[in-house]
Amino acid sequence: MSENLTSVAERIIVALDYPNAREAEALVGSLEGIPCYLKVGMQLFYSEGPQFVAGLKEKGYNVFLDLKMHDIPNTVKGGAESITRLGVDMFNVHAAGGKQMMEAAREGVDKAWTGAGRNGKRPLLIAVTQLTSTSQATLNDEIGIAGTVEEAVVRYAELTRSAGLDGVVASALEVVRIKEACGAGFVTVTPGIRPAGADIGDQSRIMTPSQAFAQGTDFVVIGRPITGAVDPRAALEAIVASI
Ligand SMILES: O=C(O)c1cc(=O)[nH]c(=O)n1[C@@H]1O[C@H](COP(=O)(O)O)[C@@H](O)[C@H]1O
Repeated sequence: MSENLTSVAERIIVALDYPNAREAEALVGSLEGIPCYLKVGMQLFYSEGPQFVAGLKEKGYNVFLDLKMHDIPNTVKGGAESITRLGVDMFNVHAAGGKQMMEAAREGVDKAWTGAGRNGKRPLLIAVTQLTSTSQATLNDEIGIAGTVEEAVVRYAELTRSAGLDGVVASALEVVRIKEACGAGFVTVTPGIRPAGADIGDQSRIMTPSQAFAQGTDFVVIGRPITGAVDPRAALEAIVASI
C-alpha cells in the first residue's frame, strides 16, 4: 500500500460489531496488511472481554474500545482506569454525563497510564455528543432537547473540551462547526459513514467517506458497509481509494 493510502487507512476505524471472536477474527484476517484502526464495541467486548482486545494489540492494531461510559463520576473514573490498563488507543464516554464525569474519566486515565505499551502515548479520551442515529425530530420531540442537532453537538463538544478531553464522536455534518468552536487539534471521530448508494440502516446523520474527510474529520468509523459486504477487503480498499 502506498504511503498516501496508508495514511488514509490509519484514519479509518472498522467497527467489529460481531457476536463472537471467531467472526471478528475472520474479518480481521480478511483485512490483513491494511493498517486500519479497529473498534471493539459492546457486543464483542461483553462476550469476549479484555482478552480479545489484547489479541488485537498483539497483532499491532490501533484499537478504539467503544463502551460509551455514562455513570456517576466515581464509577466512570474506575472504568477509565481499567480501560487504560488494557492498553487501548482510544475510548469514549457520553458527554451527557457532564463535566465532572468527564473530568473523572480523565483522572482515571492519568492514574492508570504508565506510559508503557503505546509508544509513550496516552489513550485518546473522547466523548459522544449526539448519536449519529439521532435525527432532528428525535432530539426535539422524543429526547426533549430544543434547538438544532448541530447546536446540541457543539455545546457538548465545548463542554468536552473544557473538561480536558481529546475530542468527540459526532457526525461528519458537524465537524466544521466543532473545529471552529474547539480548535483544529480537537479530535473528531465520525460514524454514520455511508458510501454512495449504501444502505443507511439505523443511521440518521450520514456522509460518504470522501465527504467526511473533506469536512476535516480526523477519523471515520465504518461498520456494516465493510462488514456486511460480500468481500469486506474489497469494500475497504474501494473506500480508501475513494478518498
Ligand atoms: O461511538 C461510536 O462509535 C458511535 C457513535 C455514534 O454516534 N454512532 C455510531 O454509529 N457509533 C458506532 O459506529 C459504528 C457504526 O457502524 P455502521 O453504522 O455499521 O457503519 C457502530 O459500531 C456504532 O456503535
